[in-house]
Amino acid sequence: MQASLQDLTHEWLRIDKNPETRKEVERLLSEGRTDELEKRMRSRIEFGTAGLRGRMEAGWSRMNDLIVIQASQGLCAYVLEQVTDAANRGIVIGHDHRYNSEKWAKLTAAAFISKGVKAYLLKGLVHTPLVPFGVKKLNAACGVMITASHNPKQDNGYKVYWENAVQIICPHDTGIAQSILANLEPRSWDESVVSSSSLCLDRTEEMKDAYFQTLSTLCETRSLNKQSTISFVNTSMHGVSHVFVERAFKTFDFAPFTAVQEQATPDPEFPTVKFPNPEEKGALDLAIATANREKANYVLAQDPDSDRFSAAERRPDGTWVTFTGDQLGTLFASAVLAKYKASGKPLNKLAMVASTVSSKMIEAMASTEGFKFVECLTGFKFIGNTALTLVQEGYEVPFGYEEAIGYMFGSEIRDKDGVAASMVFAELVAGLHAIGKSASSHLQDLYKQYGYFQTSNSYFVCTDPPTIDKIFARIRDYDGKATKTTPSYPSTLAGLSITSIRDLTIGYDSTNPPTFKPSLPLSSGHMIQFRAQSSDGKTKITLTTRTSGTEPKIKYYLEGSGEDANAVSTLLPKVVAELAEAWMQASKNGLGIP
Ligand SMILES: O=P([O-])(O)O[C@H]1O[C@H](COP(=O)(O)O)[C@@H](O)[C@H](O)[C@H]1O
Ligand SMILES: [Mg+2]
Repeated sequence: MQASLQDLTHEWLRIDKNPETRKEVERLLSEGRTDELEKRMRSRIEFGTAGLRGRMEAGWSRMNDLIVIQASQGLCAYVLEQVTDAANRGIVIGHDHRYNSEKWAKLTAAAFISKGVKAYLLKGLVHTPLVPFGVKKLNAACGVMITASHNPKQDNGYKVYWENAVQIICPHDTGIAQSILANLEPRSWDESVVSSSSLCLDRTEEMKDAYFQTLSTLCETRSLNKQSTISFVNTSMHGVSHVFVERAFKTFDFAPFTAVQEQATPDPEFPTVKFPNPEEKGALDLAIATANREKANYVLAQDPDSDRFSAAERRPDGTWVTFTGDQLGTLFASAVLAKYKASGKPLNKLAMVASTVSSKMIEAMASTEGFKFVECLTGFKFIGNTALTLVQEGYEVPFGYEEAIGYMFGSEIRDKDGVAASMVFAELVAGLHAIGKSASSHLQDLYKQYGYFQTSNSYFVCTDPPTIDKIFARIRDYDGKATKTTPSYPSTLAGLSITSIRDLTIGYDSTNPPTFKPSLPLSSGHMIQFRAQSSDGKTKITLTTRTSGTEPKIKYYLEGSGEDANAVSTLLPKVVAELAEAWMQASKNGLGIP
């Protein structure tokens, strides 16, 4: 039976000890704001693409002290039950600069300490990759990073790493969720225990030194870097990366970059950007203005917790091109491939991983060159775990990426790393310029070699889950002829015929009769991929649309390929227009368009 809103709210007030969140709930109650209470109290926040993530406010579906304490208690109990020698191996905890981040890192540590588990609490602000790095280095039982990455300033989050130093996936996410429900009564609200308990250990400086030591193994052309006259501007988007990238530049023997001063200091208000996400339109404006002033060649950017990376290049005419996540992925893949080839190792032992919503160019590269390419569901948790599986099968996996500007290098961190990506990119362009090329011109060469691929990814904002469900239900029954067992999707798109459909929500793949079962696992939200082609078969597109697991968005990922780059470029906007108006009915459904 469903609990009443009154019960859900009373239970909150029974156990919440934070005066501010209590006050919020009391106010909503006294003002009779039932709708708002329903939104906040009805469902419990769940593990999404990247752990728990949501708005910082009172409620079971939000991020607050109580949710962090309960999540930590559940995680702790689960880890003690599942992981050998967990109490002694301990947990690694890090946090970014957002409001509440430090407090929640301490509350997480307190929950583990109260059960006799060691807590390696990283001191000060750290970038997300340092947590998985620490879990591996210290052979910890698990890790937690308190961050909401690039989300708006009102949000925060809780990312969980398993003993394999990769973000949790099934069955551990559901196991932890159950364990949370079995450990709801808060044990400790006192975060000061982190300064008094002998179970709370500080190995921060040692971990940072070891991290930079590992990073330096990615450095290939130290003497060339030293002489390079290429100049960089770097922005940390008000996040934590500035000091890490500064040290990384020294590690790679590059001359210092010019920082975007207004964005270099960690600031939870993110005052100069609408969204602190280097992917968003306009996010690099200030960096490009700085680069124009400095006459710099490239702009480098990390997202606030510094696991994502973006870059822009100054064209000879002074205008700027910002690379897409897929273009950077292609550039990195080619650099990693070149290094691997130079090592003389057999190409059939090389593997790379990308999410299924990323460009298929890396797949084309793999089939031309003879290395293995594997795709997986969206989210670095899947990329990291897929890489580990491939390693067990005997492959080397020196690179993995996703279009959402996430890149993983080497074998020590099975997660994306914006600092490592910045350095591999800087070294790549230093090398290219030394032979009279640039990142853009190199990309053109790669298109000639492997085929032309162009992406056009974006999203629709929708804060009403029932509307999202309605939109996807309509796409699954586009002509009203669907039956209980057979969906009926659109058959054309922008004049192209749809050739295959893979729906990872209901588990349908048109290319796999007679079971029509997809080879990838089901996705937790909505996710449908369409492939379509022109009547002459010369231009092809792949369009995936899915619900975000971190933000209230319906995302889409569109890629066109073919010999005629112009035909591809003119086709993509038409597809986007039909997707928006006919499929999503964006105006009718009140969807926000960036
Ligand atoms: O936000 P980050 O940088 O931690 O990144 C996280 O969220 C991204 C967006 O996920 P979604 O499309 O479900 O919103 C994922 O691509 C990424 O793998 C995940 O680690
Ligand atoms: Mg991030």
